[in-house]
Amino acid sequence: MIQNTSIKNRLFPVFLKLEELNVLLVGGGNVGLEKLSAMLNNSPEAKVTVVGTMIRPELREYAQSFPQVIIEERNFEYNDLDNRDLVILATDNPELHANIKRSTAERHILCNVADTPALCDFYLGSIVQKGDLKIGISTNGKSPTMAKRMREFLDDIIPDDIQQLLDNLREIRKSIKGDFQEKIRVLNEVTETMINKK
Ligand SMILES: C[C@@]1(CC(=O)O)C2=NC(=C\c3[nH]c(c(CCC(=O)O)c3CC(=O)O)Cc3[nH]c(c(CC(=O)O)c3CCC(=O)O)/C=C3\N/C(=C\2)[C@@H](CCC(=O)O)[C@]3(C)CC(=O)O)/[C@H]1CCC(=O)O
Ligand SMILES: NC(=O)c1ccc[n+]([C@@H]2O[C@H](COP(=O)([O-])OP(=O)(O)OC[C@H]3O[C@@H](n4cnc5c(N)ncnc54)[C@H](O)[C@@H]3O)[C@@H](O)[C@H]2O)c1
Repeated sequence: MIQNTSIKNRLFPVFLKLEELNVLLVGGGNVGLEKLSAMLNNSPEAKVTVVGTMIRPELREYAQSFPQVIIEERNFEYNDLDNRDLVILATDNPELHANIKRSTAERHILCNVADTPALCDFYLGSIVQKGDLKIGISTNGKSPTMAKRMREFLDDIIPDDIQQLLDNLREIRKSIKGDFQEKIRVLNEVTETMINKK
């Protein structure tokens, strides 16, 4: 059996197709805008409804480029949770967050409470994007600032023309004749020199 007792960061990373999901963001302030842009920078067609007693003009302006985003300037209501797949809470009311979290848990809706690890079912990560290549970074919640710095570091060292390489590999992959094992052998061979062996 695989020994995994030494695994420190036990979060399981996935890459979601947000445009296939129905997302609710509660809170239309600075943190709300941060979480909204985190989603839309990655998934510009994400179906997000923002509910906030007050919606900051900056958020409204930003959302204008994303016609599928719905903004409702009013108090949160529990039926806002109907038919949601994901919920992100970003208000300035911790008590409201705790209450909504209880409700999402009962309804099996995944919930992120911005900046409150104890209430989160999942964390947002720092994201490096170069064409089709996307790298998600987690510090296990230890230091979002370190995650941001890692993103900047990786963004710097990964060449901008990495997309060309991915496109070429895709072509090679399509052109290889033979069974699956043969495909793996050829693809490993052509990519071997990418890694500087120690
Ligand atoms: C990655 C990123 C994604 C995103 O949000 O898009 C993200 N936070 C980002 C930035 C950031 N957030 C904060 C600062 C101020 C400096 C600082 O406190 O360090 C900065 C830095 C900055 O803005 O420069 C404040 C903060 N954040 C959390 C706490 C509570 C705590 O730590 O206990 C507090 C203290 C609040 C307070 O003081 O009251 C918690 C979480 N923040 C997470 C994600 C999750 C863990 C990710 C991981 O594993 O690292 C987690 C657990 C839950 C979640 O929110 O999903 C994004 C970087 C995007 C980028 O630029 O690449
Ligand atoms: N701004 C930051 O970078 C930062 C950093 C660390 C911690 N925080 C904390 O995070 C929280 C949010 O910060 P912010 O700057 O986004 O605040 P903000 O005042 O800009 O936004 C809070 C939002 O929550 C909404 N809201 C409150 N009650 C609501 C309800 N019942 N229904 C619907 N919406 C409701 C408000 O209308 C507003 O849109 C604060 O508690 C703040 O102390 C913020």
